[in-house]
Amino acid sequence: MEICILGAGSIGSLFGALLAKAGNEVTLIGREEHVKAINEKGLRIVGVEEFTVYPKAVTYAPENEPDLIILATKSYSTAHALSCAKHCIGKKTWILSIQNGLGNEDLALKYTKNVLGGITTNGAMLEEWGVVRWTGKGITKIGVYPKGKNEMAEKVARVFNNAGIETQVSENIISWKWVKALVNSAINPVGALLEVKNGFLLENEYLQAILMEIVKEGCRVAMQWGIEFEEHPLEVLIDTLERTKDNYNSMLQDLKRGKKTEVDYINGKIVEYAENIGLSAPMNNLLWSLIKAKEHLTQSK
Ligand SMILES: NC(=O)C1=CN([C@@H]2O[C@H](COP(=O)(O)OP(=O)(O)OC[C@H]3O[C@@H](n4cnc5c(N)ncnc54)[C@H](OP(=O)(O)O)[C@@H]3O)[C@@H](O)[C@H]2O)C=CC1
Ligand SMILES: CC(C)(CO)C(=O)C(=O)O
Repeated sequence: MEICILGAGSIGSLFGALLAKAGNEVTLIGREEHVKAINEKGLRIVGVEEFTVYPKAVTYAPENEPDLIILATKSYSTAHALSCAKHCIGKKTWILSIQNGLGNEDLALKYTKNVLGGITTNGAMLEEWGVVRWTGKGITKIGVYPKGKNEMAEKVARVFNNAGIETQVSENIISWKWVKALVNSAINPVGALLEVKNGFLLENEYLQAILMEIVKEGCRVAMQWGIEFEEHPLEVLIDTLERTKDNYNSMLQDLKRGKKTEVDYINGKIVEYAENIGLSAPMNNLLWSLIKAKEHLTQSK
């Protein structure tokens, strides 16, 4: 399959490397230093598996129209990345988001009706330019966005599974996007504000209770939007905390590096969805404001 990774950072490079190793024609679209390192020495994966591949790497979307574009930027970069790549979204091209947060697939729908949604529990970290650490093996779920099934979703899942990316097809991918966002809406801002590992949020009775209330608030909004969960978000919350107890969450890591966070696309989107139907989401609103303030603090240092 001809595949472009739009936003080849941590997770995008991992997917790109595994897909290239399995014989797919992969083009990574990323930043200059990473692209330069890949073109000089190849893309090295370390951690769960260790190997080097030599995919095409560029800083701008090429002219040809691939079968699949995997969106792997942070959510705040999606709109700009898509507008830069619009010339390569052809009639046969499908766009798949593997990002966290809500709204990325809706941005892709502005360019084509061929959109797949996705979530992944794989973990990846850019260790140095050209080198990505696969920090934890996880599961990927994909499906026609917002709902439904078709041959392309099945085909992409086959290609992913053949590449060692364990993938399941869901006919209700929008509900999984919400589940991941609800779990992130609790763990990420609370962990980032307190600067603690995920495990601490599980062990501390006060914090675990707060996290559950945050998830419940988001659930009420999702249900008003007709989202039907296949697994209860509270069960996914506890399971995620247990599985990732040694992690510092990505929002905390972004703040530590003085970077922008994805809070607008997690807590911010939940507030937006609530307000659009005359509800309020005060806990999400408070967390959103606190993280925006913390972003301001860390970026002005
Ligand atoms: N890393 C992980 O383990 C997981 C991440 N996710 C989700 O996946 C998404 C990506 O995360 P992650 O890989 O960690 O993020 P990264 O910041 O590591 O990777 C994104 C990369 O895309 C680059 N980029 C942004 N815009 C463009 C553009 N127009 N053209 C080319 N490159 C561009 C960024 O550069 P720059 O920084 O300069 O903008 C960055 O290098 C997020 O939504 C995250 O929440 C989901 C599951 C696991
Ligand atoms: C699952 C979790 C909370 C793991 O830390 C995550 O997705 C993140 O850090 O963004």
